[in-house]
Amino acid sequence: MELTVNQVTKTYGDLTAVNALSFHVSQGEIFALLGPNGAGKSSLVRMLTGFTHPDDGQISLNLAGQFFSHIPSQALGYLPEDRGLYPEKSVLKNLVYFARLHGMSKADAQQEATQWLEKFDLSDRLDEQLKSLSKGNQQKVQLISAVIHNPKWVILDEPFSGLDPVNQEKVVEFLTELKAKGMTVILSAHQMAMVEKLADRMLLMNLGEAVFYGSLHDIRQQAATNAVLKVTYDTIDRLKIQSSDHGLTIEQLTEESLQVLLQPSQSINDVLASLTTFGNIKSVHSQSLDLHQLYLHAISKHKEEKQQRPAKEKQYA
Ligand SMILES: Nc1ncnc2c1ncn2[C@@H]1O[C@H](COP(=O)(O)OP(=O)(O)OP(=O)(O)O)[C@@H](O)[C@H]1O
Repeated sequence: MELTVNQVTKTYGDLTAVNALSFHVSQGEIFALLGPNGAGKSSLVRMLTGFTHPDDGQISLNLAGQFFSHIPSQALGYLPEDRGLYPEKSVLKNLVYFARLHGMSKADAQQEATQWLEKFDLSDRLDEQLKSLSKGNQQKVQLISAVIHNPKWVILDEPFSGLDPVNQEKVVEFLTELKAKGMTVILSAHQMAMVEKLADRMLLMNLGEAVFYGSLHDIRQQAATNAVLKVTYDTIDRLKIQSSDHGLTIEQLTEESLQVLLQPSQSINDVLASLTTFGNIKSVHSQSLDLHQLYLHAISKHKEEKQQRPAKEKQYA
């Protein structure tokens, strides 16, 4: 069972929100959709759920030998961007209502709801009106409502939004549990530290295009920069840095320290040889870029590349 997105494009009038995008999601994985505001994530998700359709390209899902052009509602649990529970109803009634919409019996729905609420430390709140819960606790009820019917596929738009660090960790546990139950999870999120912990693979989008795609390991390989060297000196010969053709990408230059971005293709010995010409080195410390840093570098590089392309692509002007 695999979801394949092949050269999918979505336009709104003159604007291309998703531009010839291709990727796949394998059964049982946690797949993260990343990207800045306006990157096209929600437009993509709306096509995956069948709410809208591609203008070009194909989406194909193989469910037990049957092929679909989106994830069919009977196999899907969906936490949309605009949440839709009933604030006046009790926590339990909300959950039972959503479960019954997906065809569960009342007894099964109550049992499933009670189990999930226990996991989220909300057992003692089930008869309270939803609106009396804190925002974070309401968010947990929202998450339960998306998966209470045990769907095979789950799409969660911003599951961490509005949650404090403790509750973000609870959501990490929740998602890990969904995976253990055999569900395939697609989530869109802006919290890179959470994504780094959770996602088996990810797709970073910018301006409707794929910027990087794969596991964190794959992405480190694809990245133009994947580590940073922090170097301290007695004193730096700045003139030497400015005048020599060292080929290094230097940032955060001070009187006594600098940082160099390392590219996978660069030999560390060559880099160190260049660095020794700038002064007497006191210490060198190397650090892999985390997902947050990889994301920032990749987006800024993609923006530069996009600006340098021919002006025929005016869709984001
Ligand atoms: N229904 C629509 N009609 C016209 N333009 C739209 C529509 N929906 C989205 N867009 C535009 O398409 C582009 C992609 O938007 P989209 O909501 O898919 O991005 P996103 O990555 O989900 O952003 P965010 O992280 O802010 O939710 C944006 O420029 C947006 O203004």
